[in-house]
Amino acid sequence: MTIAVLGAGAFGTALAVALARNGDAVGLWARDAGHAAAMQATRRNDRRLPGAELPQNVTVSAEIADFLAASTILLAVPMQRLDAFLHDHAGALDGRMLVACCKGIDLASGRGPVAIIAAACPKATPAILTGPSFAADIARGLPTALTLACADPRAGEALQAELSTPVLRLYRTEDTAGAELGGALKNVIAIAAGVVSGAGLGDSARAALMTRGFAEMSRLAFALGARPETLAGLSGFGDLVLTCTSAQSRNFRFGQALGAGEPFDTTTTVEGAATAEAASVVAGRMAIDIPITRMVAALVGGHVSVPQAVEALLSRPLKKE
Ligand SMILES: NC(=O)C1=CN([C@@H]2O[C@H](COP(=O)(O)OP(=O)(O)OC[C@H]3O[C@@H](n4cnc5c(N)ncnc54)[C@H](OP(=O)(O)O)[C@@H]3O)[C@@H](O)[C@H]2O)C=CC1
Ligand SMILES: O=C(CO)COP(=O)(O)O
Repeated sequence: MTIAVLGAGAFGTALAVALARNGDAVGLWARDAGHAAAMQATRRNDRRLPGAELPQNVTVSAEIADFLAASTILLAVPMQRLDAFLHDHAGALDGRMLVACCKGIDLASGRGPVAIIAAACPKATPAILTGPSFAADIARGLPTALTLACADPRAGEALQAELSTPVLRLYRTEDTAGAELGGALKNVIAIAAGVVSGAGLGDSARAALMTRGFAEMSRLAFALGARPETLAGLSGFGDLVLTCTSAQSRNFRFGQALGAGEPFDTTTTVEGAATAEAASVVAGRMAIDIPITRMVAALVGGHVSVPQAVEALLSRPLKKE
């Protein structure tokens, strides 16, 4: 086995399916032994990715020890769980090629996935796989392009070759900060775009929101060392467009429910919610203005109503674009 995917949510499962179609033997770790056994037996993940069939060369287990022969390990656990997960398993994971497949900023530390990996597993080679893709599309074998970011160029080239498939095209960069910040911050703007949609403010308002959202994503990301071309690429602009315009996105749907004053299933993974708060703290320390993100954090925290948030954004001083 050369590849293991740790985390059998929608995305981890979809990646395991796609990589197995390349002919590789792929390991898929689920934290719940009963869930792992059911997937191994039924060749399906009805809990997280209904409708996708696991190829025979995917082995599912709840024992990380079963996958330690893998040379490349994909980490597909939610962002706010990554730090604890790595600390629990650092003995097994340090020194390996670890590819984060999550999007967000850790609320406790203000770090992105690559820095979280580097701190927990200092001998590992960290990378991140991110960009515009819905798990269901990847599992169906629809064409998809993602960004693979790794600071070590040789490791990045090897990962690009190993993790690309005929329909899953990876573009390479060494700019890990740009890749992870684009993926993290676009989820926040997608919540805001959902609010605009749910509150019935119109498509013109959504286009304005996405554009000003991209401006503030870029402002914060550049201050944190990201490169402009990465923000303009798949992991930034590309994923912003996808997530702000599709009802397949959980962040967008969560925002729609907020905007319409409707309930939303609290067990759904909505990475932008915690990241709005984490990004607001980071930007506040650096005196960087990210008004949409701060408003999303205030809305999610229940500190403002939707009409108050809209009024606050519309009454900001007029300025140069
Ligand atoms: N879904 C998508 O289309 C895409 C998702 N992503 C990113 O992938 C990451 C994972 O999302 P996704 O797979 O969709 O999430 P899901 O909601 O589908 O699944 C979450 C997964 O995380 C597991 N999990 C929850 N808590 C812990 C924990 N404490 N330790 C270890 N595992 C835990 C869950 O296990 P259990 O089932 O037992 O609860 C489940 O396997 C996110 O950062 C997301 O932004 C990126 C691109 C596309
Ligand atoms: O990151 C994604 C698309 O690239 C998935 O979006 P959601 O997490 O909002 O569903």
